Amino acid sequence: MIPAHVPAAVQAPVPAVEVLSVEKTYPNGTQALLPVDLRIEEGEFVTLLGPSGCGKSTLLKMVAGLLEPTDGRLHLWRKPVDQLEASGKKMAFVFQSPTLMPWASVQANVRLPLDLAGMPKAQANAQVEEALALVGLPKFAGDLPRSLSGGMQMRVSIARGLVTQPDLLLMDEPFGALDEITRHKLDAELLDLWRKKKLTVIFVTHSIHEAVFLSTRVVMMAARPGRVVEEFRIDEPYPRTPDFLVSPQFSRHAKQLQDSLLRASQSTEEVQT
Ligand SMILES: Nc1ncnc2c1ncn2[C@@H]1O[C@H](COP(=O)(O)OP(=O)(O)OP(=O)(O)O)[C@@H](O)[C@H]1O
Repeated sequence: MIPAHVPAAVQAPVPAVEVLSVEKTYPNGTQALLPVDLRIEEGEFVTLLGPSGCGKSTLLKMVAGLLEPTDGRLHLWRKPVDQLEASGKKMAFVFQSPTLMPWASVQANVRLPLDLAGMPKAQANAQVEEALALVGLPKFAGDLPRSLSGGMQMRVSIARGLVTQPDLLLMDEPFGALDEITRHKLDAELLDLWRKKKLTVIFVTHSIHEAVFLSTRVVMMAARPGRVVEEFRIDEPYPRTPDFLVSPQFSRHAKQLQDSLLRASQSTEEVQT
């Protein structure tokens, strides 16, 4: 307990996310996650990396409140996940596939979370316009999703995430299905958004390069059962330009992560045998 006379400025900051001994066993008996502890400060860009089946999506869905932990506690801005509203904060989840309504315009797709929240249409449309401008699609509001490329559809999905003006953005391999050039472009755009909107981001990927390029911190996980095995700070300045991708610092971080991923994969195999 911090004494009342200590000024607010020197009190510890409130963490955006606290994962406290959270574990998950699915009803079929699969032990997806051993107890995980993780603290994420406001404004961090944290990436979950690890071999297939190590529980990255399971952990992300529990942070989102889409899945119940078997044990442990999850706090967002010091409130239980289902009471996030009480802290005045908001979260959004972006899935790997854009999951757009094919019959509805881009504008209607992006407006969906606001319609569901009962926001008046004029106010909602203004927020949609702002979100589409943020992802570089202001001219496509009236188009149907099928007339857009895969990268543009993903931008629409991100706009739908941003339209509620979230503080916490959870992204489950959002660019995994895109070609490499589009992926690099969207990675760079995402970093711009993160900085401009002062977001806290948790990002799941299989890509070491994406993890180094984007993150302030990388959390390495291993599988069967899923667990956190190592953490790495990527202490490199932003903005991270394409030059960063070919710098010695980038290679050093990538090598560290590659070695760690190898260790994580080997420990997975050892547990299996
Ligand atoms: N609904 C479910 N019921 C039973 N087991 C599940 C369920 N969802 C996931 N699992 C299992 O839990 C473990 C963790 O899965 P999860 O999808 O979280 O891993 P992941 O690291 O995100 O994998 P990937 O990188 O392949 O997407 C895996 O063994 C998976 O088969």
